[in-house]
Amino acid sequence: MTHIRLENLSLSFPVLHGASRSLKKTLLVRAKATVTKPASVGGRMRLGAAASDAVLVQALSGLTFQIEGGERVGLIGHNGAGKSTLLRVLAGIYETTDGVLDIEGDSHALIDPQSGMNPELTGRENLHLFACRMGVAKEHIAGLEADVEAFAELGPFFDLPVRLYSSGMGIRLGFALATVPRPSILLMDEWFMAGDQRFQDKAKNRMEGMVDAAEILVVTSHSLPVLRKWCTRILWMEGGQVRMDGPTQTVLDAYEASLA
Ligand SMILES: Nc1ncnc2c1ncn2[C@@H]1O[C@H](COP(=O)(O)OP(=O)(O)OP(=O)(O)O)[C@@H](O)[C@H]1O
Repeated sequence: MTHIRLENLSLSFPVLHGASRSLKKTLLVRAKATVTKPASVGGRMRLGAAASDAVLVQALSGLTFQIEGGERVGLIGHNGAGKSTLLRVLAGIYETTDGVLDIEGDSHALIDPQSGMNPELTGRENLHLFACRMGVAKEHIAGLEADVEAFAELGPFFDLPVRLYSSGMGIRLGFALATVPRPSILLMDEWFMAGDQRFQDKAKNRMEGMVDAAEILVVTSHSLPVLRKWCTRILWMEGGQVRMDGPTQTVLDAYEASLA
């Protein structure tokens, strides 16, 4: 049975900037309480064990929840609340050392529209690269090529190197390719809302086909209308933890009230 299960899952990033020593000093001269106090954004910082004195960004903290097949889950929260980090953990991009992550089903992440693309290759060549990576059978490649070329509507740019594309063109091609697979678990960042209005309308139709085919959807977005339309359940995140978890309407109403 397709599912996602997290138990007491945490993830922190050590601050490894070149100026970390001076940042550390700056933080250490302040009271410890100041470091751990919630900031005006959703992220949280803390000091590590006394022996190391490292400064850590606590991106996720003690997450425990389960998502079953059939659920459409939206992640919402302030900037830095941990939504994208959680999505990346679920996608296997970040490994966690604390807690349990149990995923049953094949997952596909729509996180970076340009991921896996070689900017030196043309759109068409990137498509062939993608087909090769996804193991698309030879007899299906021509159909895939026609589909992506028609959807992306890049005209002659389809045969130019991707590095010459505008950001919108890159999104069109990235979106067209990324929406080819039909995974049972679909993990999606809000970038799919980018692009001009006409493209967004087209993208919605294509995305709907992909979402309908998925057994589980996890999407992060700041757009309440998008979450209301697509999700059955919302996880409201704050400081790397779940502040509220429940039916879309209940959680989004509470979230909106908190913003008022
Ligand atoms: N690669 C990284 N290295 C260090 N810290 C990171 C990294 N990625 C995220 N963080 C930190 O982890 C916390 C959670 O960030 P994340 O990007 O998950 O938030 P978010 O809820 O997706 O925010 P937004 O709505 O702004 O996209 C933040 O405090 C951020 O500074």
